[in-house]
Amino acid sequence: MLLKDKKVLVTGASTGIGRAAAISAAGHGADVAINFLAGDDEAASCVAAIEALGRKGVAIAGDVADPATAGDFVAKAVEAMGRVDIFVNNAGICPFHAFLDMPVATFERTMRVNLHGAYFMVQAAANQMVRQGQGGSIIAVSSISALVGGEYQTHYTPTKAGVHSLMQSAAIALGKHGIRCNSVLPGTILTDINMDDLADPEKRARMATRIPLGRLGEPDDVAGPIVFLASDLARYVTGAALLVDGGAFVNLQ
Ligand SMILES: NC(=O)C1=CN([C@@H]2O[C@H](COP(=O)(O)OP(=O)(O)OC[C@H]3O[C@@H](n4cnc5c(N)ncnc54)[C@H](O)[C@@H]3O)[C@@H](O)[C@H]2O)C=CC1
Ligand SMILES: C[C@H](O)[C@@H]1OC(=O)[C@H](O)[C@@H]1O
Repeated sequence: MLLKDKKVLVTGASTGIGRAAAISAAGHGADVAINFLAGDDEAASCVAAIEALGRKGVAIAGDVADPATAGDFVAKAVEAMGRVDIFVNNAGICPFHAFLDMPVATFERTMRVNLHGAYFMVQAAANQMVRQGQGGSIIAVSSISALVGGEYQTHYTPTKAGVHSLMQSAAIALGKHGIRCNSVLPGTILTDINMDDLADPEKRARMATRIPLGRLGEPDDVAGPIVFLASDLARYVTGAALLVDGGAFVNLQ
């Protein structure tokens, strides 16, 4: 039980990595509030999975691209659970598109969800933790894409580099309050976000051959490192970035 009685918030947690992190946190003894954009059934089933583990779960709808959602999510989570100990910024989109004709709307939406959303969510959670005066842990789901490029991800990779950088600066700004800030950098994890991109079995197999551990990732592969960074096992870790990629990044040749 690494997170016994902790109060955990996760954005974009009705599916994929966020969902796995929320349920894994509950498995480690935490109560969990999830933010979700759409899909009431998926959010309800995530809450049901949390409650099946004997913990409190609450789902709060909201678009992270709207800065007002951040204060609303934190306030409603505090209303339901009393406080915030751990905040996981996970919500994100990756609408694959070529660079030369990138629609302005696609670029702007990706920035607003992935980077602006992270900024205001982390700020709202940090303000709550500072008010509580007992420190806390913030984890952002960045990406291996913070470090390397993607032909159809020219709008996306800068947001992931931005989130990684946000955790570094926030670690400095919040260290005096006992709040740790770290990021996880997943490689390719099979979720809804890349279902279409990886629909081609040849592309999937090609991606897998580049990974020393021999397979693409699953959401639970990322949940463990998130729980670790959230827990007191990582009490002296802040400003760090943890690659969770099966070794893909270091595999040059
Ligand atoms: N799947 C992968 O290979 C990788 C994913 N990531 C990151 O992991 C995070 C989670 O993505 P996945 O679990 O893979 O995909 P996913 O599509 O299952 O999860 C993304 C979640 O964010 C939610 N979301 C999207 N826009 C939102 C908004 N405006 N407000 C609130 N929620 C919103 C979606 O509804 C969804 O539940 C993303 O930030 C993504 O960039 C990072 C590296 C690799
Ligand atoms: C969505 C992509 O498959 C995924 O997103 C990332 O951040 C990874 O680098 C992969 O490109």
